[in-house]
Amino acid sequence: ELPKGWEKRLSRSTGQHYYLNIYTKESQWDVPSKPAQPCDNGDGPEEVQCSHILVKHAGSRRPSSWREENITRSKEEALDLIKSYREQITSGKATFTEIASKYSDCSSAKRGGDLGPFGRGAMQKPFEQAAFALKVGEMSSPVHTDSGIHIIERTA
Ligand SMILES: N=C(N)NCCC[C@H](NC(=O)[C@@H]1CCC/C1=C/[C@H](COP(=O)(O)O)NC=O)C(N)=O
Repeated sequence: ELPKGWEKRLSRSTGQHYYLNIYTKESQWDVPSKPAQPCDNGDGPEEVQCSHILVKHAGSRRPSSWREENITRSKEEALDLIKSYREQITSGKATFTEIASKYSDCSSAKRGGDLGPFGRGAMQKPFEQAAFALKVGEMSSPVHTDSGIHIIERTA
């Protein structure tokens, strides 16, 4: 019994059996072990553009920023802060750009948190995973990286 999406075919030239992915029309000699993916190029966008709000803490890889020479807040305090920023944005009290410009511990604060477009491999993994899972216009929950705690908004 073949995994879903594959068909067994006979090669006339070699008399060997091969396997056809009925979605992508790709063929292979070895017996498929997992179901064929309907659209193999459907693994998400090549690049995304995001803005972020970063709140650093004493455990950050670089506990310093344009806002604060020496950042000493605890991780818990940073999480409370980032949650309050997220709440201000979702309740409409402030915009993402306003909060990022005023409070983000990343130099991108000067650009309203905009990091520009980036592909996979540019950012720390937890940030990348969260960013690539967002739809355009969507805002993430708090994301932890070695830099600190982030809220990410995908803008393109
Ligand atoms: N390609 C673009 N636009 N710039 C290069 C980004 C390099 C990348 N940076 C990050 O992953 C952190 C987390 C997400 C954003 C980010 C920004 C950091 C956070 O501040 P820091 O911990 O460095 O003091 N500031 C700048 O790099 C990395 N691989 O270290």
